[in-house]
Amino acid sequence: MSNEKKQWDPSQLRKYEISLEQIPRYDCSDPRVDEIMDENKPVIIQNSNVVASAKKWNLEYLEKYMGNGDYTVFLSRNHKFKYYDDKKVAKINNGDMGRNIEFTQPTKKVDMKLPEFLKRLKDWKRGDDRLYLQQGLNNTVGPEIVRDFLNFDWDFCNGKQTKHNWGPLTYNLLLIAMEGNVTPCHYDEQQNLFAQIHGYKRCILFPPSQFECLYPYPVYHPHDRQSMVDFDRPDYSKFPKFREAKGYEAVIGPGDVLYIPIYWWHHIESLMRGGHTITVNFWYKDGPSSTISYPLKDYQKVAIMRNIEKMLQDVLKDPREVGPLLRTMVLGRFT
Ligand SMILES: CC1(C)c2ccccc2-c2ccc(C[C@@H](CC(=O)O)C(=O)C(=O)O)cc21
Ligand SMILES: [Zn+2]
Repeated sequence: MSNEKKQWDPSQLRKYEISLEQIPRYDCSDPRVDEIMDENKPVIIQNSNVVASAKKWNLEYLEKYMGNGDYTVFLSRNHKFKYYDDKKVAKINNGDMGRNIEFTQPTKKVDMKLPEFLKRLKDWKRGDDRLYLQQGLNNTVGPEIVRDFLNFDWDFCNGKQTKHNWGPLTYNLLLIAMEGNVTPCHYDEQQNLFAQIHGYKRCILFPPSQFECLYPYPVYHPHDRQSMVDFDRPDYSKFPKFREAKGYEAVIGPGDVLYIPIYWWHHIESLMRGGHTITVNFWYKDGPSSTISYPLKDYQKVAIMRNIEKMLQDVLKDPREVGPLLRTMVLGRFT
């Protein structure tokens, strides 16, 4: 860092036994940004105005203008906020797949007014549930917030969408996390412009080709798309290839936009002792792949594996039969 005040300290990062390289950072006007995005690789885009209109979003402003609607807040007994798919939980509970999977939800989803969320954030003490507000930006927020949202630099985002042949924007999530919150390693099936507004987040990313090192849950599981490896205490006997995982990391701050390419794994943590963080993400569907070119890309192989798992689950019904059939099919035959 140059002589400007260091905004964060390495002691605020959680310690993992993972080999990590730095994610490159370039100014938004630098042509290398689009070159890297064209390769479906992550890059930090600096000094853009994507969310400049939200620079004034401090907690007081949000409390004043976010209206008195209900917001979606996740509660967790520990620092990890593991995503789960409600629909798949329902399938398990109504016995769609036999009664042989029990699933304990790692977080609780509650509706909360913003003032209550902010009060619990301020009064939080060790032992309390941690909170993570995650709310789609839509018209339930107050008119000032809608105005700030409309004043995002949409030309920049639409420019990226067009240049990189993405599909439609599906979602903007407003995220307000407590310091120290962790979203464990997972991948999404969307392109993501991850715009940091307040506070610092450490992001660890892995390419889709590291599928073998990150051991995703089965597709039918509520934790579909999440890694089964607990980064805090990796079980190397169950997940031996995790030792070989090679990741990319960066700490992003206000004004930084991180491009998280579709199917790339990402673990995201709000720095410890860094105060709350505010992020808005922009999720885009992937574009229509014009022509299939060979050899296939690593993320296309992930999509193929997902389809095979879904098809097997549909025909076998009992998820306990999927593994044995796949082992029977490959072990000793495709050496
Ligand atoms: C953890 C949480 C609140 C959650 C709980 C239950 C269901 C869904 C989700 C969900 C989805 C997205 C994020 C934002 C981000 C991670 C981060 O910034 O923490 C990320 O992964 C992305 O932008 O793709 C965070 C969450
Ligand atoms: Zn994600």
